[in-house]
Amino acid sequence: MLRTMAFTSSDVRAAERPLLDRSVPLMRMASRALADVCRSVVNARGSEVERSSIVILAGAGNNGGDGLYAGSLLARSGAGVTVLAVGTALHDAAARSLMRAGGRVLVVDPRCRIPGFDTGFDDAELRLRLTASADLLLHADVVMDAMTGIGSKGALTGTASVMADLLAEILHDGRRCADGNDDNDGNGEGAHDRPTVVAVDVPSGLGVDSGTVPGASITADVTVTFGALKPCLVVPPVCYRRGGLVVVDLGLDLDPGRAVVRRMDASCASSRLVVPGAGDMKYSRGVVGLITGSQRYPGAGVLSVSAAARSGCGMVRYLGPRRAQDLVLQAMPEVVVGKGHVQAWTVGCGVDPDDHDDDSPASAVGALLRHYQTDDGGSVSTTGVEPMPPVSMPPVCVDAGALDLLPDHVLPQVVITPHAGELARLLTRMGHPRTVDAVLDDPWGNAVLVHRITGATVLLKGAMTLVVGDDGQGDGLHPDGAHPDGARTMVSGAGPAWLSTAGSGDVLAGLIGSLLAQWRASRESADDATAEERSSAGKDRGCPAVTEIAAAGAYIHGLSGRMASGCDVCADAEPLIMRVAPVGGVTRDSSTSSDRVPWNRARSIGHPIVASDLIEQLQFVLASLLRRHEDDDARR
Ligand SMILES: NC(=O)C1=CN([C@@H]2O[C@H](COP(=O)(O)OP(=O)(O)OC[C@H]3O[C@@H](n4cnc5c(N)ncnc54)[C@H](O)[C@@H]3O)[C@@H](O)[C@H]2O)[C@@H](O)CC1
Ligand SMILES: Nc1ncnc2c1ncn2[C@@H]1O[C@H](COP(=O)(O)OP(=O)(O)O)[C@@H](O)[C@H]1O
Ligand SMILES: [K+]
Repeated sequence: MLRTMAFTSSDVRAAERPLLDRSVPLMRMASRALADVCRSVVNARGSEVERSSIVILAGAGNNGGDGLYAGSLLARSGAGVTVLAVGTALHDAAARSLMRAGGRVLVVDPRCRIPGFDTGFDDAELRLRLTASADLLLHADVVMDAMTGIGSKGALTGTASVMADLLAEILHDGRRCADGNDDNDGNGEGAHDRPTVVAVDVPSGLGVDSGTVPGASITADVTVTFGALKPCLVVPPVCYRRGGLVVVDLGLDLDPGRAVVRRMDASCASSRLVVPGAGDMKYSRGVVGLITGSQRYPGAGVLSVSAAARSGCGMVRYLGPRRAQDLVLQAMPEVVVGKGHVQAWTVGCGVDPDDHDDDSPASAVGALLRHYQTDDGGSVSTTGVEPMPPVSMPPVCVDAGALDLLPDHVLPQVVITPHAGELARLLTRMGHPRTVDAVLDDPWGNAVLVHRITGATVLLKGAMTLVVGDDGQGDGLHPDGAHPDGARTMVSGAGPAWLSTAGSGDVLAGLIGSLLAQWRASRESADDATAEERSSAGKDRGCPAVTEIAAAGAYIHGLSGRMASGCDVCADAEPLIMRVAPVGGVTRDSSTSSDRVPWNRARSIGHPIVASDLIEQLQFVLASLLRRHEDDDARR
């Protein structure tokens, strides 16, 4: 759970409460783990703690307290520790502990009130202190960001905001003077000419529960978070600013059912793969139908079909236009051209939505999607098409050109796969005007909005791909509480930036259609209850499985990109789990080898790929995930 599930600040606070009531020293525990990370970071920079310089940006709250106690431990280990007090006070006991250990304090906020310190200084003195701060930051080995944590309110203000800007400038210039190149990974050659930034709990100045960046904020190389992941650490754009992740297990009792976001990982993706048995035949393994490609873009047909065929289904049916059919058959002679029963669809890749000819792919897609149209209450609309029981409609992955043909409200087994530009266009068409930048500023909020107004499962593509779907529980999971229907959010950031290449989205859409078909087929054969019975029991109203399968598709796609490009720099890497007891040492999860810890991670930049390369890798990625089934069998 600590590796994958993110909880809102209020849930984390509520879970801390019973421990604090029992006087469990959470802050001291958190700071021990934090100090341990800082020591490792110093060592990874090729230095020793005794010779290191640690600068702590400390706010007035408990986040500052964590930093000060960690600073106290580091000072006791011989590090030179300086605290820049950026708030109106310092955590009293922690500040005293730091000073007893030999740490120094420089007050940078004139409003700061700390007994024994000169405050209320004038602007000239403030400028001097800011210059001194800049010098300290520039020459530090580690800058610990302990300004604000889960108590953060909006964009940073006052001295905290000035410090965030100052640090950003120093990091930028430090990189430039290091080797003349931008080096953003915090570990590569030349990166050590600038400090390593370790964020305490969350990088300061960010929307903790929304993942947005309201203003001045910190970008970290490593974030050490306490008790549990917070939404901002896994949701874009903030997740691109938190660096490597460490989760410190404080023994909080959190209910997994209240997690607002879940990271897709190998174990979850593997659990969504279907292994055929002796009794299976091609139809029971899942048939996926594709209406993709066009006279103009036949390649999108080839890519989506090839990806679907390579992703484990029993059969692929292709219903694209003539020119694309020939190319599809050339690439994949296994494909069956023409209509027939399917357990899932993929539609829209390379389809021109403005091609209104009767036999155009757009007309076929439009007609198909009308079967999924519902009123807001979830009943299938009967206007113009034969009604079908909602539950018997096969899932459909709606990509690219088909997004323009999406009805206003649809069943939850409709998975739409827009990138930010397509999501902005969809929202604008639906009466919620958005620019692409507005979507990129708040991808999660906008994906939730589209899910809420359309009912569709929304997969928003990006370096960190978000999937928002109906969880069928009615829990209202997004922190703004704006969607009473209940939504489940999953994220996958397994792929490198090389993945953003023409046709990559077509591969993803074909892959998701194939996974959906396999799930649907396995369910049809496995369940003894009839579809109608399940529907009336309400179990199928939400489609948690559809959300997970779509996210598994994004994960498999990402891993294929990683294997094809040889690049392992991606938006999301497995967090390191640290355990810390009320008394005693800090232990690291033994399953994380020392070369995989966030500050040691070897980075391979890899090389460019084309979308077809992803298709070749699919079988190897699936093989590695399926091996987990064998391991599970062996354990049983
Ligand atoms: N509650 C607990 O038991 C534990 C809390 N811990 C730490 O406590 C933190 C939460 O502490 P707090 O509730 O005191 O809150 P924070 O320390 O996160 O933030 C409150 C402080 O930040 C200032 N602040 C808030 N928004 C600001 C803004 N936009 N610009 C400038 N200053 C701003 C406030 O004036 C206040 O001084 C966690 O993030 C974690 O680091 C850990 O020690 C683990 C245990
Ligand atoms: N910076 C990035 N890092 C990792 N993956 C990315 C990045 N940018 C885009 N992607 C992924 O690349 C794919 C691009 O898909 P899409 O935009 O639909 O391309 P196309 O329309 O050309 O097929 C998506 O899966 C997306 O998540
Ligand atoms: K912080």
